[in-house]
Amino acid sequence: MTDPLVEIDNLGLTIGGQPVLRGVSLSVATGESLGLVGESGSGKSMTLRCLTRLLPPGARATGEVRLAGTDVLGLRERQLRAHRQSIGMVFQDPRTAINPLHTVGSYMVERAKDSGSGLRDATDRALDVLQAMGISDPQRRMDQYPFELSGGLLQRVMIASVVMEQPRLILADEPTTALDVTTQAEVLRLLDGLREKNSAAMIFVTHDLDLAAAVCDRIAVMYGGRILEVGPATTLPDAAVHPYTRALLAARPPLTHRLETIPTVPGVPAPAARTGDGCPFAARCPVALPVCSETLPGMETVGSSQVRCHRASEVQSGALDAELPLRLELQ
Ligand SMILES: Nc1ncnc2c1ncn2[C@@H]1O[C@H](COP(=O)(O)OP(=O)(O)OP(=O)(O)O)[C@@H](O)[C@H]1O
Repeated sequence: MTDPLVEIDNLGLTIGGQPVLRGVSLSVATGESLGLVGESGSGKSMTLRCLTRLLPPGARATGEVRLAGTDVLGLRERQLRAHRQSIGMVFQDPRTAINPLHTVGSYMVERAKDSGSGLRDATDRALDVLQAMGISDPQRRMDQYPFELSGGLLQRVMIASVVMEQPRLILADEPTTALDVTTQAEVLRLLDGLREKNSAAMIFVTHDLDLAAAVCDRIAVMYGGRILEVGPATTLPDAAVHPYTRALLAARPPLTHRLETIPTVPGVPAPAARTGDGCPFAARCPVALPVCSETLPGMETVGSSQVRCHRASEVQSGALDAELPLRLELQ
């Protein structure tokens, strides 16, 4: 990999003394997009928050987090504002991130001015970037208030305002979950296009492995506060090795059949606070060995993935395909 922009090494996080992240290591290259995938509570959002140091009260992070070489966990309070300004953040619900009392235009122009533009230049840049986000008649939209825009349109405005500041890193936390499926794909395509044009890196948090595969270069799969597998988006959906990744893939609803119930990964997600030194997925894993609840092996390269699993080479050989199908088995 060329030129890592983000380097996370052995990151641990506790909140009120309870473990939330354990030994998270990840890197993202300049211009690369990484999908961070996992069930609710697995620690995806907290991993992003460690990059911005926007952590809840009582949080304590250990390990290393670097952005372009800067030691993020070591930054002093007064250095944090400049650090956060170099990161663009897109959240799930755009209405929580924009002041409802100001027009879209004044919000956009203020943000452009924050990054050093004069009023005239800021207005021109806002209009350009709104157009690039597929918003027709941007001048009319600039004069409107947030409540006058649909959720999809407002999320495009938010993404436009983030891209306008030309951050080197974009953190997108389920940016399209609140939108309908066709709008989701369109908004993500535009976000990724603008990201690529600006050579920015992105970490895209989602529950949806297929969506991550469609948008990102690589995918990291998280469970119980740990990264269990990382692989290229082009190969992971067909060559996943970790039993948890396989369970996520097998729980995808098929396009060709109507089902009575929505498929799920059997069992209940394990929060990091309740898993010990073993594999956090061991209690739900159909091929777990006794050793799996005791120790989690380090990352090793198996096929096209990097994976932490005692049974990785057997999975890769196909010996466990019956227990770990990649697709839902339909009768
Ligand atoms: N403010 C908080 N105080 C204490 N614990 C928290 C707080 N926010 C999150 N946690 C805990 O941290 C763990 C990881 O949460 P996180 O929000 O990172 O998960 P996630 O994978 O992003 O889930 P989701 O997809 O539901 O957003 C959870 O077990 C949660 O209970």
